[in-house]
Amino acid sequence: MTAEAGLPEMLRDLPAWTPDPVELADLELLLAGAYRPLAGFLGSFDAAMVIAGGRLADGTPWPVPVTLAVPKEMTDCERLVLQDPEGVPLAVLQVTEAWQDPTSSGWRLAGPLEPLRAPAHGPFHRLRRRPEQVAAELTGGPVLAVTTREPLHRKQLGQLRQLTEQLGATVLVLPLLGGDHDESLVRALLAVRRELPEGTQVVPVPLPPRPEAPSGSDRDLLLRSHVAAAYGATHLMSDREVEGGAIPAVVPEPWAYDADVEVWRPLARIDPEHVRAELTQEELNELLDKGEPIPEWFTPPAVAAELAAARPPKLRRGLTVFFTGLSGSGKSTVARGLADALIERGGRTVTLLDGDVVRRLLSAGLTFSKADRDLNIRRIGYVAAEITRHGGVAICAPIAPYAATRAEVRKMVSAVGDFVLVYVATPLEECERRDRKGLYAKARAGLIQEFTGISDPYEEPDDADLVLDTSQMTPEEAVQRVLDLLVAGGWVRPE
Ligand SMILES: Nc1ncnc2c1ncn2[C@@H]1O[C@H](COP(=O)(O)OS(=O)(=O)O)[C@@H](OP(=O)(O)O)[C@H]1O
Ligand SMILES: Nc1ncnc2c1ncn2[C@@H]1O[C@H](COP(=O)(O)OP(=O)(O)O)[C@@H](O)[C@H]1O
Repeated sequence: MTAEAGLPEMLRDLPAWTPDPVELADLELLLAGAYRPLAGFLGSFDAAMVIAGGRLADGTPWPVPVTLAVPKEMTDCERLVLQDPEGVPLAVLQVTEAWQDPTSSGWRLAGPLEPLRAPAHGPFHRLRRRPEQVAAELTGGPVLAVTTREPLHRKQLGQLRQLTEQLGATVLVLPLLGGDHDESLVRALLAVRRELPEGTQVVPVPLPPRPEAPSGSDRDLLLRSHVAAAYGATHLMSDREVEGGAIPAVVPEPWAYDADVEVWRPLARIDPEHVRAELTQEELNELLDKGEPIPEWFTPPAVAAELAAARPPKLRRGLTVFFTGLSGSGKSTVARGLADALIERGGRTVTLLDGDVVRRLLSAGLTFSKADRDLNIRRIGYVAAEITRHGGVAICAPIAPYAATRAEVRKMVSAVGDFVLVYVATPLEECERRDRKGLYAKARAGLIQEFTGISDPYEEPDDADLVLDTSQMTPEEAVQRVLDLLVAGGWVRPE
């Protein structure tokens, strides 16, 4: 890796590109040698062979297509700087092939990589050690790797202790980063270190879930096996065996909670009458949503605390209520009424991001073109997601005419809290009859271009959590409907 000093001048003239989060994670693992024998992004032939048969063109087993998507304009460059989202150059791609993905028709660039800088890491950067460093410290006996996107509860901890004893192994815990609660996951795993054999190491690895290898699929397990091997593991703990891994998978015997003696132990040693069923994910979520304690028999208190922090009770969880609808449909009126009602009830911080107000400040200068409307909604979504992340209530009331952009906001917010979409479905005729600001009259007269509903599209939502036609109710009734939904969903206490 070159020094952290300035970059070679020649790089200034090269085009630069910021890969998406999964590609950036791939880039980091490629540069770190964790994807050995891969040294760069795959070309069309290798990718096709991997997808078809799980092998590179030369026959080496490799589970997932590690490819780099770029816009078509970049396909004629010979060298490309790959940078992080802040624009810091990380590597130069020596392009050996530009190819078009046969399924998506999207363009890909292939080739080896020249490292420039190690990626900057935020929280827990001290733990993010390079594979060869970790492997060098582990030389000696067997090393059992646990790769996980979830905390380890008492059952897995017991199984892990049993396997370690059987193998005489040390333990390498690899939290797989790239989910919504990375830091919480690492904290939960660090918290159980003292329940694991001495010398257990925790090394976070950027391995986000990928669509072509969903969590728990064969390809996902094989990729985990390759990566764990690169970090020095000799065995991989897994819930099933799969052919072709870089290291053998070890499957623990089934464990359960023995309610008689109040311990977790191998199922075979428990009287069937005393087996207590494990908490399902749904049961766990229900307890967390209600703010009820997670029982100690299930998981250590430190893990329970992390689970609760990652999924706070609904009464305290961040929430975005997003109103969408035509101009004059009643969004601002209902949004304002809702904000007032929530503030009157107390216990919540409320921010109202009204369409008109946003356009005077956050989105000042934007027009009503599709590109500017999308940017406006993304800005609102970004602010709403931050409010939600901090446990507040964001109430947004823009027209938001495009379904794809609304879906983006839903996704962004849902990663950090909850999202409710309210479609204010007042018919155009009624909005036009109200014409509070006289804009419809101007739009009909051709004085305003691109006016939603008249000369610009509005895509009706098919994913609304509530639909309100305000021509059929008073503003008070409309607000009450939204409040009822929030009470039914558990976000607001019934009065
Ligand atoms: N061409 C055109 N089309 C639609 N609306 C227009 C237009 N020009 C100005 N206005 C006024 O701007 C308000 C809509 O802004 P938004 O930010 O909510 O629109 S968008 O979500 O970006 O599409 C909207 O306010 P509301 O009536 O509160 O919806 C209008 O008053
Ligand atoms: N049930 C209702 N809910 C909301 N607004 C209503 C209702 N009935 C009549 N209105 C009137 O319709 C107009 C809606 O305007 P506004 O809330 O600014 O809409 P938007 O923000 O969607 O442009 C207001 O004048 C409001 O008084």
